[in-house]
Amino acid sequence: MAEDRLKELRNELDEINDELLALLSRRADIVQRIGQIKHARGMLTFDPEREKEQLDRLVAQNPGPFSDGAIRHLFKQIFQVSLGLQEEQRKLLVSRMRTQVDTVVTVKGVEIGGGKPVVVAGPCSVETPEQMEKVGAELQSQGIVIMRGGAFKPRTSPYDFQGLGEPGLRMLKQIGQKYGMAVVSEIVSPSDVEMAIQYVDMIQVGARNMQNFELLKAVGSTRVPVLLKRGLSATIEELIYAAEYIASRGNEKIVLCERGIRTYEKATRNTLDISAVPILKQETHLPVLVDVTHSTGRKDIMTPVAKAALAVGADGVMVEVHPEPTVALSDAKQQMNFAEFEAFMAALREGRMIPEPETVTN
Ligand SMILES: O=C(O)C(=O)C[C@]1(C(=O)O)C=C[C@@H](O)C=C1
Repeated sequence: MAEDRLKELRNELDEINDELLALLSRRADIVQRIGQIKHARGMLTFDPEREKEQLDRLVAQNPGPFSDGAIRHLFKQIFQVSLGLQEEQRKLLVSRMRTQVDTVVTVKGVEIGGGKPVVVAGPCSVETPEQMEKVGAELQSQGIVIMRGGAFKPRTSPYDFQGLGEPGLRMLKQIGQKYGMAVVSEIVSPSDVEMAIQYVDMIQVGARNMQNFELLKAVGSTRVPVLLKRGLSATIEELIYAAEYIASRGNEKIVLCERGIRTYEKATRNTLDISAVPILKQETHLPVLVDVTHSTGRKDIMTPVAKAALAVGADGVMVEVHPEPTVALSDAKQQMNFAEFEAFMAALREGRMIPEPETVTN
């Protein structure tokens, strides 16, 4: 007898569950419709006042036996998953859902993402006019059209070389102009952005600053191309949201850069997340570069790693080159010397991974 009663009650619960499920689905449908209106009006989805209003109303008519606290808890869970639904509906500006057309970012006449892979090369840091002169001539001889060079260096130790700052950017620009190359350099502070764009053709937001949201907003407010590096411990989703910060300020000239992430592996400086390249290409319409220097930290595997990056669809690779790496003020171990760089370029050209040299039009 008791067994039958238990069965009956359970059947009753099943029916109620079915009804609750149907009601929750109906509710979710309405939540999505509200979401669409909010997105169209540029409103925030989270509305704490509206949530409070609903909770107060529910608690006021709570017949028990659930406590008011339990009712609040249950409904807060419903609000939270409802918000999740609304967020899923949001089509990010950088999302592939927005367009099937690949974004091509033009940096002083050089296209990134247009189907011709680029090699962005240059020293870790801008050090002296002599060093930059040598680098400029070497890069030009190798057909490089975008040169990198750091003037603001976010270093692990405050006692390490911090970069030359504005004079370094000036030097970079002069050499870029002399050798017909576009130049890219990292900026670390929002207050330096205005100054920097007088010198650089592309601003780099470095790995350590990928979630420096004020910096992202500042570069997003310019119309200068941005090279956005993935943070050391950032997920792909976080990188995409960082790009969205820039795009949401009106600057969609964004190039993403996979530069390796922190894992337990010690054989390389970072672990190159090669799968991030096709995922980013699939999830966003932005071009993607791979920094083979920082991801590996090893010159002996840079060529195969660069080939792998290009093979999985990267729009180019970044490498560090220095006339005399052993005396470089930063990253002495991982920068290539000229002979190594020439061998690297020859290997990529032989494998038809990059096009034959072209010079930039000033
Ligand atoms: O009423 C709204 O504005 C909604 O978006 C719906 C809803 C809800 O699920 O009740 C969802 C998220 C908001 O934080 C507030 C309420």
